[in-house]
Amino acid sequence: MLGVVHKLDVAGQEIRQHLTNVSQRLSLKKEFFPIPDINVLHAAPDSCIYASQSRSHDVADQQIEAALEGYRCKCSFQLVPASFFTKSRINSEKASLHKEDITILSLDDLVYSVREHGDIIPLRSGIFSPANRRIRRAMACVMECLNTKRPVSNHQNRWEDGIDRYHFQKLRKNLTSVTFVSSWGDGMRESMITKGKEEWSGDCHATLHFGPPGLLSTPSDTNEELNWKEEAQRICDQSNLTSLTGRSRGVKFVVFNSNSTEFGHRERGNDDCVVHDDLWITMRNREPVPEVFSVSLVPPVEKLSQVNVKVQYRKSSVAFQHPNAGVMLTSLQWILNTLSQLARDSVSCNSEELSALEKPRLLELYCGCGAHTIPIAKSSILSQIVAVELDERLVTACRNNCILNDCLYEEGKARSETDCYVTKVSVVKEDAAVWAKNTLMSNNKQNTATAQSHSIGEYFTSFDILLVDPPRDGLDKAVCDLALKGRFQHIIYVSCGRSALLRDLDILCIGGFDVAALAVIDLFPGTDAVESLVHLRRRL
Ligand SMILES: C[S@@+](CC[C@H](N)C(=O)[O-])C[C@H]1O[C@@H](n2cnc3c(N)ncnc32)[C@H](O)[C@@H]1O
Repeated sequence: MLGVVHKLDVAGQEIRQHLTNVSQRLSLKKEFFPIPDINVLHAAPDSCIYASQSRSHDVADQQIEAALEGYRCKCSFQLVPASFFTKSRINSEKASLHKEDITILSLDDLVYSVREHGDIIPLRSGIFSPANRRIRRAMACVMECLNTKRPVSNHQNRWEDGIDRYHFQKLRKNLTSVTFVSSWGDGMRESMITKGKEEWSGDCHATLHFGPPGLLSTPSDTNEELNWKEEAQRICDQSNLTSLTGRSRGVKFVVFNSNSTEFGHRERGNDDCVVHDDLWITMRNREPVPEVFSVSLVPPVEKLSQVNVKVQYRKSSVAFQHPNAGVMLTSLQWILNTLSQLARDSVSCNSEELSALEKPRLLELYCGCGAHTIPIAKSSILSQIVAVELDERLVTACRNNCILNDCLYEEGKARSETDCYVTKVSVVKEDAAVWAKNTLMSNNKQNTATAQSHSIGEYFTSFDILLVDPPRDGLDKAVCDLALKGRFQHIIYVSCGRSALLRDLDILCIGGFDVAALAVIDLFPGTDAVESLVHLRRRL
């Protein structure tokens, strides 16, 4: 396991070394290519993520809360009977139950387990420390429910033998694994605070997966369905889950917490459960271009010298969301400040106050649910954003988030006075590579008037800045082509895949961009995953 500082140093040096090699190749062509220092950034602290402090008197809860190193907003576990781990074929210590667990578990009790190099590893005391606080709490409650048994009347403190003794028998049948997805923060939405239920705030959706023969032993057995739902409802409520879904091949049931409602927890446009988050951007100097101080999931203290802008997210629980809230906040702050600096530079170049429409225009590829898009729009740094995403569920979420935050571009709709504080966003469902090819083709033909789709045309081709946050495999070649041949003066590249980033930097730097700034963050502590942030500027 690598130490954080060492790991980030190694990652940064690897990128710098790579750029040095590229620079040497370019120097043969007498092109000047300075290499920037590496900025090692840290994930935002818990105070930016959790609004509530621990008020629990429960020792187990306090222990869970004390281990605040957790960060993951999505975790999946196999649910394996304890008896599996007592079999003689288990030879490694890691793949055995911890001795404290052996003393308290019955053979049929379920154990959270993870797969590691082909082995099934039980979680000690059922705790997965990388999970965030919301998920760790839910995990403990769900497991307590699943393993609760009925006492036998004639042996007060002993359990009956056999599967039948468990409270949640219907739900345990064929159960193989579970996935938890939570909000980035603990939410603390106002309605919940007024009800005095801190522990309910922040969404946590759980999905139980069932192996063959599935969730219902007889398909469309309404009685069995009712029994299942009744048990699921009790677990959902007792575990403070927002929703509990059961899934097996071709069958899906969802129950919502009795204290919340389905309303607001289903995505408009599809059937997915929704994860809510609120985020605040703190800025100063709103005119002509704001400077960003911080981003936080906790409401900031109001100060006269600052402007606080609130962003609301509704994210699909089954599609991509950044898995580490602290890293997401730090990256977002870096992106906002970099964009703000670029916009301010362009103001000083023009030495006049910029009107909204003269601010830089941004093309964002791989926008997801709008995690970056919406804060950029709401901080009014730019004049226009076009955001492209392939996954239908995320396109829907991004559009809905634009509507929720009043920043969706609507063709033919005149800008209102308040619009000068919000950049309008067009959300397009398209493969980034196809988008890039079409745009280049349309440019080559120089015939934008004959453009056949919304994705082509002069309106979409004259962007100043390109923001990309691709999957680990990096950019498609067509996207690199567009980056080089388009009119972009700047590229902001957010990367979670280092080797693909190095490959793409090769192409972009050789093709005419310098690296102006470089930052790295520990993406998943305890692994070698790093999030890299790169600002490329077109060489003069
Ligand atoms: C690393 S995620 C970043 C998402 C977003 N920026 C965020 O922070 O939530 C990469 C995104 O690219 C999308 N994606 C993957 N392949 C794509 C493609 N060929 N064209 C467009 N989007 C794609 C994925 O669906 C995912 O939302």
